[in-house]
Amino acid sequence: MLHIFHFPPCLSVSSCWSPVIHYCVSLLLRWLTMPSLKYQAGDKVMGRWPGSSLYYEVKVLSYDAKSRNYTVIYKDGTELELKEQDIMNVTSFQQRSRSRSNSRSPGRRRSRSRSPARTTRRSSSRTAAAAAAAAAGDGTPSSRGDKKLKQAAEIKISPIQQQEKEPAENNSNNKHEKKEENNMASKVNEKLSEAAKLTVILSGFPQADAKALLYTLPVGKLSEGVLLRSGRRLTYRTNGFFAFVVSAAVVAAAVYQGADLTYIHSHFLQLTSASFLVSMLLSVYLYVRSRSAGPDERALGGNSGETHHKSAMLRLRALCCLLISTAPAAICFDSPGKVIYDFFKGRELNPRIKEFDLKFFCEMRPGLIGWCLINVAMALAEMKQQKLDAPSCSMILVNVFQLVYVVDGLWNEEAILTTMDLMHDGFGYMLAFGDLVWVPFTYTLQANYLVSHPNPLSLPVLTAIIVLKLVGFYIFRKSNSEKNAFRRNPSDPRLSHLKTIPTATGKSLLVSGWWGVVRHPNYLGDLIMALAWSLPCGFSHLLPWFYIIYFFILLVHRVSRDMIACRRKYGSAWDEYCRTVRYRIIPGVY
Ligand SMILES: NC(=O)C1=CN([C@@H]2O[C@H](COP(=O)(O)OP(=O)(O)OC[C@H]3O[C@@H](n4cnc5c(N)ncnc54)[C@H](OP(=O)(O)O)[C@@H]3O)[C@@H](O)[C@H]2O)C=CC1
Ligand SMILES: CC(C)CCC[C@@H](C)[C@H]1CC=C2C3=C(CC[C@@]21C)[C@@]1(C)CC[C@H](O)C(C)(C)[C@@H]1CC3
Repeated sequence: MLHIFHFPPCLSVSSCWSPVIHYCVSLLLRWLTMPSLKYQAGDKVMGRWPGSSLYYEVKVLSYDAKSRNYTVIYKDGTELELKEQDIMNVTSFQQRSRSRSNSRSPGRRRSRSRSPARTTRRSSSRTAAAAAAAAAGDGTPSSRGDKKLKQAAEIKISPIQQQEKEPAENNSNNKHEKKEENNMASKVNEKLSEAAKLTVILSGFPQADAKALLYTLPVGKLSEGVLLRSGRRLTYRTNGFFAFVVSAAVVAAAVYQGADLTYIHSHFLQLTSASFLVSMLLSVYLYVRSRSAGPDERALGGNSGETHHKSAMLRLRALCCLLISTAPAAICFDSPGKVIYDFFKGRELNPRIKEFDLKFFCEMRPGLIGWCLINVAMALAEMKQQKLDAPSCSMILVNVFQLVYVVDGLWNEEAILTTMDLMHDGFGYMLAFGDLVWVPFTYTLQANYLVSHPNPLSLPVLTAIIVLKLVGFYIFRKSNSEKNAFRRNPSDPRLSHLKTIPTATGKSLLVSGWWGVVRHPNYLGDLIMALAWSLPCGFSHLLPWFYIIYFFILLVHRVSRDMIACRRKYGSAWDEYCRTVRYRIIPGVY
């Protein structure tokens, strides 16, 4: 790098000084570009427990510049990786706790005694102990001792309410043990949601109903999302099916009035470009507003390089001030982050305009409903182009299969609240583009293809394709519902026969049932369905097979992303799950 520094003749120096100057400049450059570590190995700090708002005393072990994570260790040896934003030094933590409790009204103070922060220290060793207990298992969930289960349950109970009664004694019966765990987990959940509600009340967030568009009409259930890092839960108006029915009625009325839907087929590229523009504008808006989002509102990904860049920039700013000694230099630099990466990935986890949740809305409504609308338009275009009185069998299959998929998604809209996109991903260009452009305009490629490429099907082939679709749909729906029901209520009596692995976070992992067959049974079902969507188009062109190829790549990538996230979240309990359930998507193969 040093060769870029050429000294002008007026500053030329004798050759004996040159190495010294080069050395000094290289030191200076290194100082400017090295990431500044806020915490050093050996520091005692307060670390936020992943997925919660609880802080525990931990010791910093190391810093990984690549992932920008600190590895920290609890008092009894449990290690976790934390982001800088999830770490606080002990003094500022105490000051913050003090100033919070001082600024509260007496009524609030009383409530606060139930809040997590009060007992973080006391419970830190318990958390670690529970993690260690989970780690020390022999690999068979059913053989786990009651003590371990108790410890796992205590993790969340103790910080919330110190006086919580000990769970009743378990007997060694496996079924009973499972139920006991479920009950405890349910207590944990109850306490967590109590704490979350409390946090919502304390922090003054309005719980008012949503108001705008169909999504915000007070029709349909109000569902609670998962517990956020900020300690609160958001509510969502899950009336997707209602929105679908109303939209379908509007389209039907428009067609009845003479609207020509085949316009969609003949202006496909123009419509795609228009949607692309909308997704771009939306992403710019999302990025701009995300700059002012607080740390708790940001996704854990999508904030790349902030620490690194900020510290380098701060040093540069300091250097400028030092050299030029002018005030403007002190304010002219700001942390750029990796703008493109953050713009792409999305920084804000749940961007909302009042109660209107942009990510939830975009993921479930325009793309999915638009997908069906375009498919219907393609069926009409096929009839027009092929001069048919009714759509072909292949077109009907593709339309019905995908309609079932969309309607199922909207009917079970609540289940999306426990998917990766809603729980962990920021809302940025990738999802905005995916929801508004990718889904409606590429997921309809099979129907689009059939408009000008008829593919007649024999009865046995038709039957086989329908059976395949039903099998895929059954696996997809059952496995998604099983996980969703378990995450919402671990003590659901319908799930009491399932084995689980307790984790240090208080949540358990299903290890039998669908989630004991492969680690992503829902992906397996989804892939089988994707196959059934492409088969009606035959094998003469790659275009109708585009979806399944892309989808397989997407899911393999999601598997690895989820592995990393779950490994970080659940530590050794996740390793144990992976040892017990060896295959990811396809049993015995992958
Ligand atoms: N058609 C399309 O284009 C797409 C469809 N999909 C579909 O969307 C659905 C959701 O997918 P996605 O969000 O990627 O993944 P999942 O719904 O599988 O969610 C993964 C999460 O489930 C939880 N989990 C994992 N293993 C277990 C277990 N053994 N027991 C309990 N919980 C577990 C973990 O979260 P935690 O423990 O924190 O709860 C994990 O992060 C799938 O059916 C998928 O096929 C997805 C992408 C694209
Ligand atoms: C642009 C990129 C190449 C990829 C973008 C990915 C997105 C298109 C998908 C990410 C997760 C999705 C889900 C569905 C649609 C596709 C996207 C947005 C989903 C809403 C489809 C209907 C299902 O029933 C579902 C389970 C609700 C799906 C959830 C995930």
